[in-house]
Amino acid sequence: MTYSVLPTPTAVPAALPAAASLHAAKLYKTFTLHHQGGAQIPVLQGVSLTVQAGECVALQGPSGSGKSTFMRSLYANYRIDAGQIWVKHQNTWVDLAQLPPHDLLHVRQHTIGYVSQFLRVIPRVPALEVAAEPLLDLGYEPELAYDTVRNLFAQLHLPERLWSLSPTTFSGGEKQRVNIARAFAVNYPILLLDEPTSALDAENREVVMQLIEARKAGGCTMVGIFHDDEVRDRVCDRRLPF
Ligand SMILES: Nc1ncnc2c1ncn2[C@@H]1O[C@H](COP(=O)(O)OP(=O)(O)OP(=O)(O)O)[C@@H](O)[C@H]1O
Repeated sequence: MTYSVLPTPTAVPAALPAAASLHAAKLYKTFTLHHQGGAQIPVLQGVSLTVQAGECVALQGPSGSGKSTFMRSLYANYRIDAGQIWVKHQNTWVDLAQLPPHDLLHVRQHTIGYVSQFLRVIPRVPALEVAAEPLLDLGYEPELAYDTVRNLFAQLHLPERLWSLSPTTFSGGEKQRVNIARAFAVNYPILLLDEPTSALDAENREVVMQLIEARKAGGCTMVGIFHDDEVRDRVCDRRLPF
């Protein structure tokens, strides 16, 4: 692709491990509460992280310490005040903090997946469509896209009678499984996981751990927030303290 803003050669991170695919450099983020007297909440103060292909890093720290803010910043959902978010996108390092919206969309479509805790439900759109959308957007043949999603739904024990229904009325765990299928349907080189098993029973938690392990074995780079100690201990290689 052609980038509207090319990273300047001097800005590309030097001396990163060859297998690195994500490098957050000194991220700063302060929230300003404009409707509450302009109160300032400094959350990220120079947080850095380098993650290599096949590695999973857990963000760990007490409630309110900034884990979600960091994750959302990595996905460029939040605009950071300072720092760089380097991502290896189709063999080129790009800084998400600098990318124009159109290029950011391209990176999200091809390179970074995000499993949020909550599914953004669109009324009247069936679960199968919701989960197949990222593959269809990438130009996959519909039958291949739907088959991939059906396989994931079956693996995640999502009852077949729900596949053609809108997830609006689904339970928390059912919605979470649609979300997981949506993210795991695409073979993203980088996956961000925000409490991917929070609403799941033991059987489906096991399935998700296996999906994560398989992706890691395939070289996927992962960063996650896991409140479940068992999941974190099993799938994560190291922790970034908050
Ligand atoms: N959009 C926002 N506007 C203002 N303040 C925010 C916003 N998002 C988060 N904060 C504040 O930033 C701080 C960090 O929040 P964050 O959600 O990143 O923490 P966390 O470590 O993920 O917490 P938890 O484990 O409870 O989910 C909190 O004090 C929170 O009130």
